[in-house]
Formats: sequence, structure tokens, C-alpha cells
Amino acid sequence: GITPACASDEHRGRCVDAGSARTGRTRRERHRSAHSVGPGSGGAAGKQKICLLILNQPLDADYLHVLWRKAVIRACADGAANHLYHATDGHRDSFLPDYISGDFDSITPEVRSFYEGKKCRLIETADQDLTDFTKCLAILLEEIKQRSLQVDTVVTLGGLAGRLDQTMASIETLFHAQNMTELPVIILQGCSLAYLLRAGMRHRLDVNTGLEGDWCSLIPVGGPCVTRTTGLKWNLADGQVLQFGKLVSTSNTYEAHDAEEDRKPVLVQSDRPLLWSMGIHRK
Ligand SMILES: Cc1ncc(C[n+]2csc(CCOP(=O)(O)OP(=O)(O)O)c2C)c(N)n1
Ligand SMILES: O=c1ccn([C@@H]2O[C@H](COP(=O)(O)O)[C@@H](O)[C@H]2O)c(=O)[nH]1
Repeated sequence: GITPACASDEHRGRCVDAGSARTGRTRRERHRSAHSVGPGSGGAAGKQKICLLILNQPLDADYLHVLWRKAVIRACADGAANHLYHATDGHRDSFLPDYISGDFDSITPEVRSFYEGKKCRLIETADQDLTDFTKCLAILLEEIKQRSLQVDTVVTLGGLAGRLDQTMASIETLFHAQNMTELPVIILQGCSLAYLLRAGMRHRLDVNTGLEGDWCSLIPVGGPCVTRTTGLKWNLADGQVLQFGKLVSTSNTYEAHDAEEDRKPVLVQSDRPLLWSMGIHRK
């Protein structure tokens, strides 16, 4: 399965860093310890608790089934419900989302009436200044708070393909997310995983679960990033700046290793939020 794994500088293993109520760490500890997000082992072990947010993109059945089981809340942003409906034909009743939200310009009347009939909540968010993804995430985070749920990660399915403006907006939602929650929010679609690394923290990315592809990247989407890395084939030295028009780290890969399980973790630190993306594949 594909879910994020976490570790810290001080100890390996599953955690949700950035001070979730789950870990109860101090601010200083949170800054020192890194958190990592990969397609990883914590999820495969089945212990991570996630919330699943589905976007309006073709649904990968393998991801859907694995992630649905691990999810404590399942949500669809508008037209995502159409994909869920069609992908679960024959066993729809086992895949009823907790809610569908959005401006409802994409959900079809047939799909809408099916989920309404099954008593799924339909929450209209008419605001045309934020995307359905951002609004759906806001509802999800409020629900986690209201229900005092223990959650490790928000996993989003879709968001990295289809319309370019929507893909860019998905990444922008990750910036919003950093102000909305301390939980990690990751996006998965096809062979890619995207995660916005927080500024100033030491991030440790475990990349030896066997689910990683060969490529990875660090893209300074929000502006210049003073970056330092280890564990990559092309590392950034202390003080090196990633910046559009100067240097971006695409088509990078991991430091040479004998076998996948011997891969060293990737360590990354940046003074500004920095987009990590990596290739993933199913077992
Ligand atoms: C400066 C500016 N540009 C563009 C918009 C328009 N806009 C931004 S987010 C949004 C809602 C998009 O909704 P979503 O359902 O996520 O995407 P859709 O499929 O409707 O394009 C709209 C209309 C705006 N409000 N402000
Ligand atoms: O090409 C696309 C279209 C949409 N998305 C994401 O899905 C949500 C919901 O989309 P609707 O079109 O409103 O149903 C949208 O906010 C995007 O985050 C996408 O990633 N690619």
C-alpha cells in the first residue's frame, strides 16, 4: 500500500511530527526532529491513520482500496464523486464518502442523487476564491478537530494531472495547508507523490520501502530556497539556492546503493517551503 511513513532525527519509526496532538512534543523538539513522508512502511504495516480526500481525477483502484481501509474520514471534492461512483460500480455501498463538498458544478445529477439517497452529506461551498480542494480540506480539518480524531496524515488522491491550472492550484493548496494544520498533507496521483516541506525544519525522508521510483525532485515553487541535502545523487550544499530561472532539482535520484533496502534516508533543510516530489509504484 501507499501511505506516508514518518521518522525523526532522534528516532526512527512512525510519527507525525510538526506537533500533532498525537505526539505531544514541545515546540523545540518539533523543530529539531524532522518528519518524513514517503510511500512507506508505516502505512504498509497498516498502523497509520489517515484521512482521505479524493479530487476530480481518474481514480486508481489499487490506491483507492488500500487508502479507503486506512481512512477515518473519506471526502470527495465535487467531481471526485463521479470518479468514486464509477470506480466502485458493483460495490458502491462499501465506498460511501463521509461527505462531498464543492460548488457542485461537476458532480452529475445521477451521482448526486445516488449519494444523497445513501445519506452522505453534501456540503455546498460556493466561494469562488478558493478551489474545491482547499475548501474540502478546510472542512476535513474542522471535522478532525470537532471529533478529536487521532490522525497521522491527510492523503489526497488526484490533483497532479489533468488541467495545468488545477495542478498548480493543488500545490498552492499545500501552502494553505501549512497554515491550516500541523498534519502532513500529501498528494498522490499516478506515479507521483507531492509534499511541501516546511521551512526551517530538518526533514528526513525514508526512501527504502521498495515503493519508491527512481526519480525525486526539490522544486522551489514559492520563491528562492536556501537548501541543504544529503542522500541524493545531486545534493545541494549548504547555502545553495534553488530558484526558478537559476536552479531547480528535477530528475534527481538517490545516492548510489547496493540494494533498495540499503538506501540512506534523504535529509533536506530549506529556509522556505520547498516542494518534494518523488516517483512511486505499487508493490
Ligand atoms: C484572482 C482570481 N482569479 C481567479 C479566480 C476564480 N477562481 C479561483 S478559485 C475558483 C473556484 C474553482 O473551483 P474548482 O471547483 O476547484 O475548479 P473548477 O473545476 O470550477 O475550475 C475560481 C472560480 C478568482 N476568484 N480570483
Ligand atoms: O483537471 C483537474 C480537475 C480538478 N482537479 C481537482 O479536483 C477538485 C475538484 O474539481 P472540480 O472540477 O471542481 O470537480 C479541484 O479543486 C482540483 O483540486 C484536478 O486536480 N485536476
